[in-house]
Amino acid sequence: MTIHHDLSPTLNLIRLANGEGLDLPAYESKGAAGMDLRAAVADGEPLTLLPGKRALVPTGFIFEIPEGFEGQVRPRSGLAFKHGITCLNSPGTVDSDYRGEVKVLLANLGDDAFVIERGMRIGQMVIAPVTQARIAEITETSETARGAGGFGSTGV
Ligand SMILES: O=c1ccn([C@H]2C[C@H](O)[C@@H](COP(=O)(O)OP(=O)(O)OP(=O)(O)O)O2)c(=O)[nH]1
Ligand SMILES: [Mg+2]
Repeated sequence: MTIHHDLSPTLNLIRLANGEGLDLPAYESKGAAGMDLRAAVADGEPLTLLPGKRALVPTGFIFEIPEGFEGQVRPRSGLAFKHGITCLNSPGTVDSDYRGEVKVLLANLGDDAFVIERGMRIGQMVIAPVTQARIAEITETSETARGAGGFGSTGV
């Protein structure tokens, strides 16, 4: 169902005890940019997210993101549109050297309580290339036409 090519990195996953029986994170359509992440809350113990509240929701997996890449944890637009559920820190950053469980920081910006059941697809992760820049402190910048103009300087 997915598009793999020679340059597709391999993503190694470790299933944790709370991830037993959960579907693997998966791309839900052929060209999906993100793999959906499922809630690893306990069976029969759904998590209720009240309006205005946030919760760190476990996914049940450790992701070994390949070096040179990051995982971007993003909201699902359907949950955002229908229920006001978003990722508070969007896009969340999963570093390639992180070896803990990936979690999704959900926030309820809607008007109603939202119930998160085990296995519910609560967010998505995009694997994207990253560059670490060399840092060099300098005393003068090069000149540009824009200069320090920003925040609407070219008009709205
Ligand atoms: O949505 C997220 C964001 C982060 N993380 C994990 C993976 C990431 O590598 C680590 C640290 O994230 P970040 O750098 O954004 O948080 P921090 O507040 O800077 O924490 P730290 O001091 O641990 O870097 O937390 C997640 O599981 N989900
Ligand atoms: Mg950090």
